Amino acid sequence: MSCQEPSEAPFVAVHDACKTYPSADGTVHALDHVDLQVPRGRFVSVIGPSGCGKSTLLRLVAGLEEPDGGQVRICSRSAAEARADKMIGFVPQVPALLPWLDVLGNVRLLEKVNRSGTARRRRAAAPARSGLASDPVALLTRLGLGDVLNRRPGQLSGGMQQRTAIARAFALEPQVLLMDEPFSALDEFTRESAQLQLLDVWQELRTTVVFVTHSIAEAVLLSDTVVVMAARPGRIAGVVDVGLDRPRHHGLLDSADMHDHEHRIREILGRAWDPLDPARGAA
Ligand SMILES: Nc1ncnc2c1ncn2[C@@H]1O[C@H](COP(=O)(O)OP(=O)(O)OP(=O)(O)O)[C@@H](O)[C@H]1O
Repeated sequence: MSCQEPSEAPFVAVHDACKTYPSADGTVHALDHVDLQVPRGRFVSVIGPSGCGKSTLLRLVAGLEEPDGGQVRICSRSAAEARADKMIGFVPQVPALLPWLDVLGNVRLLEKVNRSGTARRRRAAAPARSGLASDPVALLTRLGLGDVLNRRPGQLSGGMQQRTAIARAFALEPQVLLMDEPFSALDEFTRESAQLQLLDVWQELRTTVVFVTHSIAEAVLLSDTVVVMAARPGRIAGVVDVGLDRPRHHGLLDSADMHDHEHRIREILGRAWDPLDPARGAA
């Protein structure tokens, strides 16, 4: 299913979304009047402390849950419609790979299972399409997995498993790719190389991405925009546009520009956390 919106119109638009859950102590306001706009082809990260509603927001955008109030639109469709049209890809925290298939088999599986949907998505993506997503071997090689195509998940490190899950998500050519802390379980070195490989593939495919993370450095390195959330109730505390040139590289991690962006995000988080700060009420 293609989207004819102008490229600068929000491709993902969350408007005034509220979501509550019952809890033992009453009601949890997981999301309180949240707005989020993601233009097509942008990489947007959502960062915030545990419990501020990041995963809830992602589930609403994925069409897995409905907001209690407000709206979620993916290219003028409801999230549920976009999900039914297979416009949305999801990379969870824990890669759900099929243990009896090798790396290549895992990436090719959904394409085989859903041939008509794959053909439809490819026709829809045709004008802007790079051949990379339709070539699982090339995709896996770019993600550093060219030597392990025939290994099964049990024979892979955690980082390799997660990159296989990312390759599978890109291979389905979703219009929006949602990633929920995909690198959180990785050690720092593995995480850094996985970030670079993801950036390399994204740079070519330019899929619209919403990426949840706890890492400020990761959010800045990867994103065009970082959305900072605060908890109790879950809300948007601020938005930081990342003006760093692309393609990005790890040398950036030590640059003054990078530190400046990180500092701005830390300030927003700090204000949102400090109950004595008058700015908290305005967040
Ligand atoms: N299905 C649910 N039932 C009850 N409460 C829920 C449910 N899902 C989320 N919550 C509550 O909503 C709030 C937001 O949860 P959510 O998982 O979205 O936060 P998060 O920012 O993703 O947290 P983390 O960074 O720890 O993953 C939390 O207080 C959580 O306990």
